[in-house]
Amino acid sequence: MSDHETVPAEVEDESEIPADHPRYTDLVTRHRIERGVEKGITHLQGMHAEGRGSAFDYLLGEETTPSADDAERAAAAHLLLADRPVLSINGNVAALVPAEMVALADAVDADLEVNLFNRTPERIDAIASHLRKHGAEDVKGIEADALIPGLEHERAKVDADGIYAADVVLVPLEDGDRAEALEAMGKTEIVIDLNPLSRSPRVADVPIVDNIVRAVPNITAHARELADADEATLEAIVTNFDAQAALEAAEARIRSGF
Ligand SMILES: Nc1ncnc2c1ncn2[C@@H]1O[C@H](COP(=O)(O)OP(=O)(O)OP(=O)(O)O)[C@@H](O)[C@H]1O
Ligand SMILES: CC(C)(COP(=O)(O)O)[C@@H](O)C(=O)O
Ligand code: BAL
Repeated sequence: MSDHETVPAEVEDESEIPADHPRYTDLVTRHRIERGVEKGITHLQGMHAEGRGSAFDYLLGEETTPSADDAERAAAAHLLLADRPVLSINGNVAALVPAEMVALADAVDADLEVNLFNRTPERIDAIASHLRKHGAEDVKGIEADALIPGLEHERAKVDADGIYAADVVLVPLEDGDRAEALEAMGKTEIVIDLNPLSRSPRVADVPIVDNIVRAVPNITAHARELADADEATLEAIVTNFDAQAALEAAEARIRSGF
């Protein structure tokens, strides 16, 4: 297994989750969030956020829809075209997909930056070391020597040579005001959020309405497939992607779930 492949279940102590359970993904997700809280990586509020997401995933049918896969492909194209791509990591993301985020950063030559709403030095350190355990070399977000304009809370704190200078930012599972502030800075924003009504996906250039445990490996798979594509091919994928249509398709899917 290369450094950056997904850590096998037994390493993440998930072997006791029945792999044939009809809601296996949801059980793994809950388990990782609980362990994240135990390790001081995930904030307790992360459990509420996970619960909100889980409800939407149920309605989506707990699978990657065709429109979400199109968004994941567009995200891969944006990240491959970027000069300074950065993947933002909060406590939920660190608990759910640490190895997968490292693999994606590898595949698109992006930086990883820890960025927290409930910021403490202890959680920043715990998340950085958790990412290194899963293969990360350089982890940004510790310096926090720049501020995103227009935000009055801790999530404004970013690295000057990280998110602040990025042209493309992957922002999973986040609050809409930070997503709005990054958009106001003119950055290309990719948001992963199971709730298409959340503010974050509605301001994103690429809204991915999917569970992050599926979305991140899917973006990586698309990036690896597009690794040798020429710029014109990548630009065509980006241009042909319709963010509004992606949101409408997700809302229609959720309505059909009732
Ligand atoms: N495993 C997951 N995969 C994808 N999205 C998730 C997952 N778990 C939670 N979410 C979503 O992440 C978001 C995190 O909540 P957060 O409070 O940061 O913003 P919000 O509730 O979307 O509100 P707003 O973005 O409008 O401020 C929720 O919308 C939730 O549906
Ligand atoms: C809990 C979280 C999803 C993440 O919080 P943090 O890890 O502190 O960035 C937060 O954005 C929220 O919805 O309340
Ligand atoms: N994520 C912190 C509060 C919110 O915007 O939902």
